[in-house]
Amino acid sequence: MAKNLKLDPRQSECYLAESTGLIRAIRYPQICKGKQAWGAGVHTDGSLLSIVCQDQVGGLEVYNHNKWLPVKPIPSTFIVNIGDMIKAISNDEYVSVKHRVRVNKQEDRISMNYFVFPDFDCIIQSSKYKPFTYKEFQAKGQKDLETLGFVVGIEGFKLYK
Ligand SMILES: O=C(O)CCC(=O)C(=O)O
Ligand SMILES: [Fe+2]
Repeated sequence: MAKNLKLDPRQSECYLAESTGLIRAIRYPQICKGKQAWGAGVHTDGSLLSIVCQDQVGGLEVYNHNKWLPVKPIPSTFIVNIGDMIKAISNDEYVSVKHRVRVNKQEDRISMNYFVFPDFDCIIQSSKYKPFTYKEFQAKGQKDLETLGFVVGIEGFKLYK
């Protein structure tokens, strides 16, 4: 990906930090029949990339060509989702994937998620977005949540709308 985007080694090192990575294990408890709930509502990840390892239960759905597609669990297989940071770095060439998680009615679901971020102080340069650091992006998301009740995300940094 870095090669495709013609990033120089210094840029890729700062964009693809190892020190800021985060692993999150999530358990989605089953819900009773007749009840409707989402394990995770529609969102894109603020990461560079997110690597998902899901169990056999399933429930993850991605939005593609105006349709929600279930991501079928395949044993020993990871799912790599493109995050908002790659979208910005690639000047929208790569698009962060909208996804959500449906809750299962028969059993709990467990997923392990590894989020890759840029260095928090690394300046993201893009022709489509104003320069920002991941630290600023994260702070803006937090502020959006407190003031608006939802996260605007990368579109809030867009240069021309
Ligand atoms: O549990 C999953 O499959 C995905 C979780 C997710 O989208 C997230 O934590 O951002
Ligand atoms: Fe996600």
